[in-house]
Amino acid sequence: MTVLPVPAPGRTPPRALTIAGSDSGGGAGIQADLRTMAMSGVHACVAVAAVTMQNTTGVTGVHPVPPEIVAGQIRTVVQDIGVQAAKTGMVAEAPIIEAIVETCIGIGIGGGRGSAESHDGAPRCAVPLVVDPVCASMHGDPLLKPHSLAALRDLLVPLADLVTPNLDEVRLLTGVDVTDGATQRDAARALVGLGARWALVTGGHLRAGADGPTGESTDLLFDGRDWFEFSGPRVHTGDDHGGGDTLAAAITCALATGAAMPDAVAHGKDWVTRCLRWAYPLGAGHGPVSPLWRLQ
Ligand SMILES: Nc1ncnc2c1ncn2[C@@H]1O[C@H](COP(=O)(O)OP(=O)(O)O)[C@@H](O)[C@H]1O
Ligand SMILES: Cc1ncc(COP(=O)(O)O)c(N)n1
Repeated sequence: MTVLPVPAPGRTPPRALTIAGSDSGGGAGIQADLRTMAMSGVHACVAVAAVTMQNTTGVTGVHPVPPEIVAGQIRTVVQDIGVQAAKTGMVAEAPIIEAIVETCIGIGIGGGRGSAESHDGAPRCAVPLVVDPVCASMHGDPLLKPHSLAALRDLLVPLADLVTPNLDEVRLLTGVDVTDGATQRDAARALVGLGARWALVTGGHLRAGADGPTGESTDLLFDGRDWFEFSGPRVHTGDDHGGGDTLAAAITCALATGAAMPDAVAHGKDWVTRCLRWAYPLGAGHGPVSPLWRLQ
């Protein structure tokens, strides 16, 4: 499933919703999600949770959107357009997280470990929710207010059908410092323990040498029972802005087409590896990963 099927002319494509922050530099956040969703043949709906003043060197300002406006965006598009999958990225602060969670529960998005079965044992048909628990930019600038981590961990992660933290986010959410394959497993167990249905612990930032001799970057997927590993060649680039968003967005697209979680993650891993190879320099800082390879 390297690429998803392109919808026939005039046919309505699968729809996905991104609930995230705007990156004025166009590298990460909603802009990265929209690029990947469009290049995947998926119609993207948007709930803007925050506006950032950001370029390739860092974030100089954050303006959270009022929680009722975030909730209103979600409700408005779901009621009319309907979505087959959703993701969250930067959600800025606890009141926004609370509004997102309340709204998603009300309209059947997500479900976490509670989504496998309904109370009578029948499979549930909630819209799958991918939670990318964004806490800071790659430059170290905060994107989540410090006292809001508990809301992210205790309210949003338990609603996630998949949570996709990088290693810094894993440390903040679980206290596990991932340095090798064993601690990557500890982290995945801890994330599932928080209530996420599936946890993907990305290995992109594992220290050199911890990847083994092949120089691969390996992500680990766990659902509390089965383990799946996804490896891709390590790409040597400093232009990796938006990598986490792009991975989560590509997985969301695959879920919107009805893929099972392990297949959706395999697709996302392959997609982001290609986007890393096509990353380009921009500005004075870190350029973005790029799905423009899809235009070849
Ligand atoms: N240099 C790299 N080469 C290959 N894959 C990478 C590299 N850096 C990150 N990745 C992969 O990209 C995806 C996103 O990485 P992650 O560290 O979660 O990004 P972010 O820090 O933007 O959240 C993961 O699948 C990870 O394994
Ligand atoms: C609005 C927004 N959302 C997410 C990120 C994380 O992306 P990165 O880790 O590449 O900085 C970001 N910088 N800005």
